[in-house]
Amino acid sequence: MRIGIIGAGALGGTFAALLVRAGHEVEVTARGAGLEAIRSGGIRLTGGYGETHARVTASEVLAARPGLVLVCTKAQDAAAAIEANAAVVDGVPVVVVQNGLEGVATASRLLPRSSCMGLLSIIAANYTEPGVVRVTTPATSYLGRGDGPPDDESRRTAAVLSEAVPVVAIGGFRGAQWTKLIVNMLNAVPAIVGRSVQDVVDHRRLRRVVAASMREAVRVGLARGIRFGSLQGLGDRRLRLFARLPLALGQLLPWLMRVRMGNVPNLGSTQQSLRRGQPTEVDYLNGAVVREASAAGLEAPVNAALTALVHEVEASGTGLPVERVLAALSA
Ligand SMILES: NC(=O)C1=CN([C@@H]2O[C@H](COP(=O)(O)OP(=O)(O)OC[C@H]3O[C@@H](n4cnc5c(N)ncnc54)[C@H](OP(=O)(O)O)[C@@H]3O)[C@@H](O)[C@H]2O)C=CC1
Ligand SMILES: CC(C)(CO)C(=O)C(=O)O
Repeated sequence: MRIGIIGAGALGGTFAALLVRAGHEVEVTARGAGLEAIRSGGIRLTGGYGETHARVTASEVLAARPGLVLVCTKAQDAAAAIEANAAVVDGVPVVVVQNGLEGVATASRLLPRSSCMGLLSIIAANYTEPGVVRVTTPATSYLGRGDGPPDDESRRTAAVLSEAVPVVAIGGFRGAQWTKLIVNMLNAVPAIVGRSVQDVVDHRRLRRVVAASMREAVRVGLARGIRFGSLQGLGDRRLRLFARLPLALGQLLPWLMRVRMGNVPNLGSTQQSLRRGQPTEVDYLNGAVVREASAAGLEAPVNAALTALVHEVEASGTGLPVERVLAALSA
């Protein structure tokens, strides 16, 4: 199949390379140094899915109408990237590969003739230099939309993508987006202190901060009436139990996620943006928890503080000392 990938960074590059390896015809969009590197040297993928070097057509906007589109930008770039490609893409089925809660709604609004789905990925991919991606944790991805059971198009699309990388179609996608939001509470602290996710979770006091942000996010989700979807064995029952546990026990949750991630250091997607001097997605992750809390008439002080600290690092370009984070969170 001809597949268009908008945003060939960490996950876009991973999907592009693996789809080419599976025999699909792939065109990607990129810009600046990334575009130059992919045009001249293709995409080099290393790590959890083996080594592969994919030659793909690359330009700033898709030139040919594909049979399927993956939108793989960060959340804050999605609207502009979709708009730039709308003339070619509107009417084509779209899969938005994105963290946060808004990806599918944004694509559906901007591409009224397309059938839009979302994909939640637990793959950890590090975009180490233009055109080069290293997968530090391979994992299943979950595809769907809305609240109901998986529809036929989601199943067909998951089957196509599974030729390259494991993807399952799931029901209750909106609840699963919330579960992924809880997993993404792993992103902020590593980004603030400039360490890997594994290092942060191994640090007793930082792990407590991560656990506190997760517990706060779960409580906000429950206040919003969310039924958490199941991802990698983490679902509604376990998260409800976690929301009631004291933090001393709740620290088990980030610890279990860290064990699943393995030992190859993963920076997380938020820190990767910072290292490239780019704005982060934090307003769509911890910031989303703060907005959802406010909609429920609550406050989310842990997530508000982490959002502010990530913005501080964005502005200064320098990570903060661990003590500063602990002081800001009174941890
Ligand atoms: N990386 C990971 O391990 C994981 C990421 N995710 C999620 O997947 C999504 C993608 O993340 P990730 O792959 O890390 O992001 P990256 O920042 O690595 O890649 C996004 C790419 O999109 C490009 N881009 C941005 N705007 C445009 C535009 N207008 N036109 C063309 N290209 C554009 C960027 O180019 P440029 O560099 O020039 O800005 C970049 O190459 C995010 O929502 C993230 O949270 C989910 C699970 C794991
Ligand atoms: C799963 C995880 C934490 C992988 O790094 C991720 O979603 C991200 O980095 O944004």
